[in-house]
Order: sequence, then structure tokens, then C-alpha cells
Amino acid sequence: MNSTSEILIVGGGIIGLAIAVDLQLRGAKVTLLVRDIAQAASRAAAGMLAPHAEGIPPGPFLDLCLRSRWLYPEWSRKIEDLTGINSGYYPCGILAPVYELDQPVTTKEVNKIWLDSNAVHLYQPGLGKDVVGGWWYPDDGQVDNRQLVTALQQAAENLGVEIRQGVEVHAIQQKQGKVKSIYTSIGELEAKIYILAAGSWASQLLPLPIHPVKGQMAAVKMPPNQTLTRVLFGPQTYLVPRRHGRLIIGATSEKVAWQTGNTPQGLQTLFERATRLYPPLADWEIEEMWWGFRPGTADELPILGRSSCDNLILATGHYRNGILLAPVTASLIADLVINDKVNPILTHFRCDRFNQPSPVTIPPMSLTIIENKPQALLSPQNDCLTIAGKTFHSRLMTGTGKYANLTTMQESISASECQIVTVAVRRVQTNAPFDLAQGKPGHEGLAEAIDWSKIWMLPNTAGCQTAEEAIRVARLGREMAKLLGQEDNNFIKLEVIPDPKYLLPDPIGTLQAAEQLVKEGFAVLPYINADPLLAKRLEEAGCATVMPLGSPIGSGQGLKNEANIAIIIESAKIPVVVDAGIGTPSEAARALEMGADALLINSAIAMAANPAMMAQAMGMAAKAGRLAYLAGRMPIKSSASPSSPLTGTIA
Ligand SMILES: Cc1cc2nc3c(=O)[nH]c(=O)nc-3n(C[C@H](O)[C@H](O)[C@H](O)COP(=O)(O)OP(=O)(O)OC[C@H]3O[C@@H](n4cnc5c(N)ncnc54)[C@H](O)[C@@H]3O)c2cc1C
Ligand SMILES: CC(=O)[C@@H](O)[C@H](O)COP(=O)(O)O
Repeated sequence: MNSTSEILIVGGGIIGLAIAVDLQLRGAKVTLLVRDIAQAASRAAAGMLAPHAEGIPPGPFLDLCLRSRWLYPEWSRKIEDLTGINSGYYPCGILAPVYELDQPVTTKEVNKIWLDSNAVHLYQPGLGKDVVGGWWYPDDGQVDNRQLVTALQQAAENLGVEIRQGVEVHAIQQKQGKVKSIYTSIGELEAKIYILAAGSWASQLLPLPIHPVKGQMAAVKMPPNQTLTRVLFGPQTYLVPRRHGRLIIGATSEKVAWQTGNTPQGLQTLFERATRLYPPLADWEIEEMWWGFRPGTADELPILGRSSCDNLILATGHYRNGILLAPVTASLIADLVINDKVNPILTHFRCDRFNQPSPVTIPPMSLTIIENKPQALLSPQNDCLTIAGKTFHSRLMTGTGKYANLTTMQESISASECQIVTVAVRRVQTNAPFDLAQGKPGHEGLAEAIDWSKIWMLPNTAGCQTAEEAIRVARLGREMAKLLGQEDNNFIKLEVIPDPKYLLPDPIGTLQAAEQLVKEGFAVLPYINADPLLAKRLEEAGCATVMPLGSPIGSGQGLKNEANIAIIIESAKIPVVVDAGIGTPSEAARALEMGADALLINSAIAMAANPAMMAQAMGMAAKAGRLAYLAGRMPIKSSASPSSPLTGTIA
């Protein structure tokens, strides 16, 4: 047996290559097996980046496509920088002429502009007489997919990916929910993780509902000085002018299984449709004809993410949009493989959706943008925080200290919409009178002031300076939660803080106490400095979360440890709760935008001039930050790019 590498990718089309490059850039050791790069749909495609022209309806799939189109400029530039090969990425806009006016032509959408008959013929001379108008999609574009695939292959090789061409995978050997090895034309190979990116052929290796949808294509040579520079996306045909005089004509869509080759019937249909749309091409010299197999699925959506085997990831079934979807697929799959992070959007493209009663199951986390209904974006039902098996809708935790009085505390907790409130076990025990205004900072009446049937208590070990003290107080905290009706509450926020000036936690004491408390069955939420190695050790010790501090407790200095918090977020498999030091809603939002799972905020709320109002603002910031994280920020660019591109504007 040939033992190969950490990660084995089956398939050398755009999807397999893009994933290989991303993984290798993140430090993995990748081997890619491909039977035949030339047969890949990725070389046969037209290279349109056309989520709008394709008419994809709003929903997770459009979100995925738009995310990928956003990534394209930076991603293609990165591949170009790695190789010096021009990918032909060209955000030229797409014009979609129509032959019938069967739809209302008014729209307020910025990414879709209607051109009437006069305008469309003025804009694009040479269009067929049947064209009665057209939609202009300024944000769509194209890439030269052949150059891009060549560049990706080169980039992969330059980075050290082992590409083994001419190797055919015959079977995937599985044992007890894991892939054990794969049988190939050069023998049996093993890896830690396997990624299936075999396009249309994936169903020959696994029982996936993928089938080939054949497309016949041709290219003609454009004469110099002609005016066709934008993609024309017509009814059942499209014309994609490359920048160096080649015009790609596509494509038929045929369910003829694996029947290869161009056919007279296919080409006749292709040319008839193309010349109806743009008659001048009838006289242009034919340069090439070819065909390819789109990887179609039963619901026409890709299959992305884990399979029934732990160590087998699927990235296939991209059907008509695999060129467009390459950057986002690579990034999502690399996140999954390297960081074990399942981006919520992946839930829509899981392979087990086909096992469910309805053919297209829309899983709960829908990011569909519904006009005038922004609240539908992130409803409590569809985005949850899970800690030690308990689910919460709010990602904001608050405290009980520093409030002027109990009423303000109650109003603030309610306004924040938080579901977890932390309580210092030691202070509750002392039961000192509570009235800050009167100089009485105790917790008398605190336990009764909160409706514990609605709020989950997070007892904390504040005031403990050693591991031993913290363990003892944690046990008392569990009893306290029981007494207040939360029989099954085993949560403890672990604070071991010997230093009274900066209230910085003792890492060694925290780890020791955490190990003991985990053994005793606690769900431990340790408060720590933003130390990635300590966070990993605590995770390995079995903690339920890690709670890195933004800055010292009560300082309101914000996120002073952002870089380290980012590392913790990247590597943690348990929720990361940013705790302490947050002073403003923008800092709260920032922590969640970075990918933190939740926040704990006390002082900024309790010490605000209007605590309840600040609590509401923090609650909103938590939601906004989370939503922004899920939505995916735009790439940061070193130079400007106009919001309304000048390309393709009407004179
Ligand atoms: C005519 C046509 C036009 C298209 N136009 C566009 C477009 O304009 N825009 C767009 O976004 N998308 C377009 N597409 C779709 C796009 O091309 C595909 O979705 C995309 O290329 C799929 O990429 P892939 O890497 O998954 O599969 P492929 O590119 O098909 O690659 C699969 C690879 O896996 C290898 N393989 C398969 N089985 C095995 C095995 N058992 N062992 C080893 N290797 C194996 C194959 O040899 C092949 O190299 C078009 C497709 C076609 C056919
Ligand atoms: C109540 C509690 O647990 C705090 O010690 C926590 O660390 C929050 O810190 P801030 O008070 O700075 O928000």
C-alpha cells in the first residue's frame, strides 16, 4: 500500500484544484488525483460569472453565488500573483436580450437595469431583429476558465500540491463510518481526509444523485473592430466575447448520459440560436467545437460538506455554476477541513437533504433577503448558540454587578434580551444589602429579583484567588442554581484571579481548577487571558467554552487582544465567548463579526448613564455582529473600485 498524504482530493477540475490551492496555502499537505484534466467540465465551460443573468431566485443558493462573485477579483488576482498567468477575469457586465415582453419591466433593483427595444439596440448594435428589450446586469462578468484552470494547476504545483495525473479512482473503501483507503489505478492509497471533487463522475464512486448534463459549445473568430464586448445571455444561448478576439458560443443542454462528441443536431441548434441573437456571427470563422458534462444534481444545487463518513468531504454537483462557485467552495471546504468549522450556509447543501421526504429541504438557517423584512434575516429560531448541549437564541450574556439598584438591573436584563446571566456565588452568599446609590453593593434580593425560569444562571467564582477556592465556590454555585429551581444546571464560569489591580486570571490555576471541575461533571466556562495555547489546553481538558478577555474587567477598553482572540476563534471547536472590557456596542459587534460565538458584558451596561438603553444597544449589536459574520464581509482592497463601474455604461 502506498501511504500518501494528509489530504487526498479526487478530481482535478476547477473545484478540486481550487480546494487544493486553498488547503496548501493554509499549511496542509495535499495530493490530488485526476484521471484526465482535459475531460473536466471546467475546461469546457464558458466562464460566465452570472448569478443574476442566470436568474437564480433569492435564497441560500443565490447568497452562495453572490458571495463567490464577490470573492472573484481578489481570488483570481491571488492565483495570478502565484503563477504570472492571466485568468482573464473581466467584470464586463452581462446583457440579457429577450424576444418577448412577458414580464413587468419596472424594477428598483440596482443590479438589474431594463433597456427597452431602442436602448438595447443602440447599446449593442448587431442584435437580431427579434430582440425587443433586455436586462443589463452590471455586476456579472466572466473569466477565461481555461486559463484559470491552467493557472490553478500551476499554482497548486508551485505551492507543493502533488498532482498525479492519469490516476483513476475505482472505489472508496469505507469501514465503520470512515474512509479507510481508496482503490486506484496505481494501487491502494490512504490519507487522513478525503475530498471528492469528481464533478459529474462523483456518482460512479458514491450513491449521490448526480448526473451528467451535456453541453455542446463552439468558438468563432471575431473580426477586428467589431462591437461585441459584453457577454450576451440570450434565450437558450449565450455569447461570451473573450478579450483577444475569440467568441465562445454556448450551449446545448442535453440529458444523454455519457454520450460524447459534438453532434450535427447539437451544433445546428447551437448555431441557430446564436445567429438569431446576433446575426453577424453567421459569417465568422469557426475556430473550435467541443462538449462537456455539467455535474447536475436532482435539485440543481451543489453538494458541499461532510458525508456519512467522518473523513470524507464532498464538493461536487456544481451544475451550471461551478466556475462561479470555485472561490467560495474552496474557502468553505478549507475552513471545514482545517478549522473544523461548518459555515452555516453549508447546511443548505448537505448531501443528506436527498434522504428527506421533500426533494428540496430548506434547513432552518435561511439567509434569504426578503424586501422590507430585515427581521427575517436572523430570527431566534434559526441561529442558535449551543453550550454543553443547551441551546440559546441570544449571544449576549450579562452580569448582575454594579447596578444602581435591582430595578435597573431587571430592566437592563430584559432590554438586552439576554438568556444567560452570570452571578457571583460569593456575593450572593454574603447577602449584603443592595443599593449602590446608598453605598451598598451587596446582592441582597438579587437571587429573587431574576425570573430563573426564563434566565439561565451562570454562577461564577469571582473573588477566588486560587484553584482550590474556585473549585469549592463552584460546588456552592451548583447548589445555588439547584435551590433556585435549575436542577440540571451544571454551568460554572471559572474565574481564578489573584491580581486585584488588573483582575487578570491565573492561567495555571484556571487550568488546574478546570480539569478538576470537568471531572466533577461541570460545564466549565473559564475566564482567561486571550492566550491561544491556554484556550486549546482548556478545550482539550473538556471545557464547554473559552472566555478570553477583551481587556481588563470593568475597564471598558474594548478589544485590546484582537489578534489573539482571532487565533482562538480560528482554532477553537468549542464556543468562544468574549468576556470583559467591552465598552461600546461597536466593540460588541466587532467581536461577533470576527466570529466569536457570544459575549459577556456587565460594566458597560450597568455603568451607562441609561443602563437599560445601553443593554438594548448591546443586544442589537450582538445580533448585528452575528449577522454580519454570517453574511461574510466584502474583501478589503488596497485600491479603490467604483461602486458603479464605468464599464458598460450607456453613452
Ligand atoms: C458547456 C458547459 C458550459 C458551462 N458554463 C459555465 C459558466 O459559464 N459558468 C459557470 O460557472 N459554470 C459553467 N459550467 C459548469 C462548470 O463547468 C462546472 O460546474 C464545473 O466545471 C464543475 O467543476 P468540477 O471540478 O466539479 O468538475 P470537472 O471540471 O468536471 O472536473 C472533474 C474532474 O474529476 C476527474 N475525475 C472524475 N472521476 C474521477 C475518478 N474516478 N478518478 C480520478 N479522477 C476523476 C475528471 O477527470 C475531471 O478532471 C459549464 C459547464 C459546461 C459543460
Ligand atoms: C460579571 C462578570 O463576569 C464580569 O467579571 C465579566 O468579566 C464582564 O466584564 P465587564 O464588566 O468588563 O463587562
